[in-house]
Amino acid sequence: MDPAMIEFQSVTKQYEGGNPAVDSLTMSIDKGSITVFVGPSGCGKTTSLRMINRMVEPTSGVITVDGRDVTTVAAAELRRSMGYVMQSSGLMPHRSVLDNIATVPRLNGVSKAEARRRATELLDVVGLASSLGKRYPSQLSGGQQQRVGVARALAADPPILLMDEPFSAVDPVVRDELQQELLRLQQDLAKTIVFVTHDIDEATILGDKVAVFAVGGKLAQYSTPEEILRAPANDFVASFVGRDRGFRHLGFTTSDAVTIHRVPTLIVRGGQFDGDPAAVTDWQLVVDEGMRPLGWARPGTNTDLIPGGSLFHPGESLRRALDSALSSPSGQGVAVDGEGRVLGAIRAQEVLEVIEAARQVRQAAL
Ligand SMILES: Nc1ncnc2c1ncn2[C@@H]1O[C@H](COP(=O)(O)OP(=O)(O)OP(=O)(O)O)[C@@H](O)[C@H]1O
Repeated sequence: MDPAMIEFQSVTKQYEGGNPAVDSLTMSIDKGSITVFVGPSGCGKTTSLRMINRMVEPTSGVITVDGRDVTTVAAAELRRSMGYVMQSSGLMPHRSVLDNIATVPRLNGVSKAEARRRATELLDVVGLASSLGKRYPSQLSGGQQQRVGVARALAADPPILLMDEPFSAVDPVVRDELQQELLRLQQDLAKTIVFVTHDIDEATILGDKVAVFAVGGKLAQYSTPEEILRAPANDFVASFVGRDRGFRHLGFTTSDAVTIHRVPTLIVRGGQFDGDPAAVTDWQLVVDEGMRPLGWARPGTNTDLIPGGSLFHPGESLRRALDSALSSPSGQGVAVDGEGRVLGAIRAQEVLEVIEAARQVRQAAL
């Protein structure tokens, strides 16, 4: 286990005239991990996050970062040493995207040219075209703005990233993309990330560990997402985790036992089908010349391309496998390799059989 990066020791925060927003919080956050604070509105998640970089000062208790009591570090210095991403990207409207990303390196004394060069690299890291660097924030979509927010937080290469509901203002599709992107980035960067959300689904997708807060600023459970879904510590956690928890648990079950079958394909070359789609008697996967999926052709019909469902990458969870199969018009999920080339198809019925087998193994173990 990695050593603790951030520790809360009996930390309480009481705003003037109110009940405790955070009540005797004791927890330690592992280095290089994603820890998610989740809970209903007003339960102290943001307050807890902001006490890490001293945007909020605790009423009592101690917070250490890398073994140092945060109160011994000047607040401005501490804030600059941690990336911070919030819900509204918080970008400065009158500065270009590149200059927004370069803000903290510039404050740290990095030359303008060097800071911009690094900012351009970071656009690529967060999946944005470098041509967007010259734009102003209002000329970007919500999802793009959040990506810029992440790039800006990464600009000074801080070991810690604090993220306060960074993806909650974007639509579900973009949100899913941003979550996957964050997980991909984290594989390379291995930052210590503290992430606030009120969405248990997001928490279980992203968190190595999840801290469930209850109203009154009390920590109700702190564990792996799998454990929280499988064994909620009390009624509050069980009701917060909700009725879909059996389904969410599939997100932690391996899909290795799901067979990938050969799938009939129709190749499109130069805008033309290679073969006669009307002559086929089974669903055909339409692919480009590089064997990347384009959609499905229904048996016995002409060339209408029916959009496919979500793609499945071997090694992903049963939840992803099931989604891929169920979201596909043919009932077959398309499995692709790292370059997006078709490996074959997985069948909904077989994924369900694997789910049932895994359920029986779990039941037998109880
Ligand atoms: N600056 C403040 N002054 C007074 N009370 C505050 C202040 N900030 C937060 N609170 C109160 O502290 C409690 C915890 O707020 P906090 O924002 O930390 O919760 P949260 O779990 O992040 O909520 P949300 O999901 O709605 O953002 C709430 O009751 C809130 O009203």
